[in-house]
Amino acid sequence: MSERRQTPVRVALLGCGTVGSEVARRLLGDAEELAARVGAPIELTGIAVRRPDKHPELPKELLTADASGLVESDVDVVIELIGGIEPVRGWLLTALRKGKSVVTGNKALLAEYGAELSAAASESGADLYYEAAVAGAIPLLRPLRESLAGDRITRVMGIVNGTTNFILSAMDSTGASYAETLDEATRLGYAEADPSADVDGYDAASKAAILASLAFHTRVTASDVYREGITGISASDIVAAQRLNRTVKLLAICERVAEGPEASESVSVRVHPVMIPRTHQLAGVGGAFNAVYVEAEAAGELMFYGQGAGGAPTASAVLGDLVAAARNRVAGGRGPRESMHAALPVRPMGETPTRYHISLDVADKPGVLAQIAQVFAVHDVSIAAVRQRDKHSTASLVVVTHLARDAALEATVNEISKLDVVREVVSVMRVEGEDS
Ligand SMILES: NC(=O)c1ccc[n+]([C@@H]2O[C@H](COP(=O)([O-])OP(=O)(O)OC[C@H]3O[C@@H](n4cnc5c(N)ncnc54)[C@H](O)[C@@H]3O)[C@@H](O)[C@H]2O)c1
Ligand SMILES: N[C@@H](CCO)C(=O)O
Ligand code: NA
Repeated sequence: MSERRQTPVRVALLGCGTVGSEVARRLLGDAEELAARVGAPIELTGIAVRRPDKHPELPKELLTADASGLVESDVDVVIELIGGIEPVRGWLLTALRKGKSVVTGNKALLAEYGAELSAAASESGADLYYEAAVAGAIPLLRPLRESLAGDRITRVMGIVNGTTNFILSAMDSTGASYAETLDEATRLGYAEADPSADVDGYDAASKAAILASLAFHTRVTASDVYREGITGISASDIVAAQRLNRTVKLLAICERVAEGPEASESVSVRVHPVMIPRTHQLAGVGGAFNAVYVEAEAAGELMFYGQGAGGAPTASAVLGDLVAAARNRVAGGRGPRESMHAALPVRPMGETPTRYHISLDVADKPGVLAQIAQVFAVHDVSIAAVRQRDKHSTASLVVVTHLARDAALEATVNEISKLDVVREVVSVMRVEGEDS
């Protein structure tokens, strides 16, 4: 029989919505098994909810509307699944300063106040775990923070928002509008309380900030991340991608960039829609699934794939963190600290090298291509491929560029859109991956 200490690890749960209710269910239902894994009983001492009378499924004596009081009570670990910045930030700082470990899935808070929370944890010796905050159930932050701590990560790129991936997958396969599928994503528990966080890219940008911070040992906050959401994606963008045997995904891209005369290193962290070849491994990631590529100098390419949203999958990550924090309590130690020593500068989006796909309807007459090519040349943007298809009196022209400064590409598109011979700019989007 394994040895088990009798003093329980006391746990408070804040929030009992999509994720919190799954965590409560598992804590109450699997208590024996969790205790065996931790080496001590896990005692859920209270659950803070907005309206205790609305939770007949939970033991009445555990419910409270006083989250602050629960944080101040005699607990070892606080699990926070409410979301948002205030008042949660204050509660978690209080908990950490008093030496209580914190487990949270709150990416919005971490992407803005990660440094403050981490410092509070370090000072008191408490743990701060947040695997659920990025890519739900997928173990990703622990691999970045621990398994790859001896390697040099060069790039992290992937699909980190289930709601938008669910919407884009449906737009691609059925031609549905994003409004139609957003309701379904909300019903399934993927969407944030305010779905603008998903469709405008804020959620993915918070996750990108967290990923870049851990990957590059550099504190990156949400405001450092260039962000575009999916509300501007039209049916013509989807069709333009399909014509090139590509599909549209909202990607978070975090990479080291060394360019310029001194080749000094910086990091580029961004979230925006991207056209990728349908043969690309990320193209096959559908629904609320997430997938993240990590490229490291010695390890090479790694891919992490799985359920990135939803109550039960996210609860898996939360409980994994709880077991880690509780084991540390039992052993009298603490988990690994974050290392943010590299402090690399964050490169502005305009200076980041990207590639564009531009689809235009142009007049079908001599000299048009030359005029358009001239605008690219003026902005020092090199063209990788041009495809033309005739339609009655106009021609459909598709241009894919080589890598260029994003600002130069944007200026090129602005100038081209003003040419008399350009009837319509049908679609403009960044591209990743090589066509096979
Ligand atoms: N749903 C997911 O798939 C998912 C995945 C990963 C991370 N997360 C993160 O987990 C957190 C919770 O997400 P969710 O989807 O469960 O949200 P949710 O909106 O379903 O649940 C939040 C709950 O907190 C409650 N609450 C609000 N203020 C409170 C207060 N003062 N005291 C007590 N309870 C209060 C709300 O009533 C609600 O029930 C968020 O930070 C979210 O970003 C969610
Ligand atoms: N709203 C988020 C939840 C998971 O973090 C998503 O759709 O991915
Ligand atoms: Na995760």
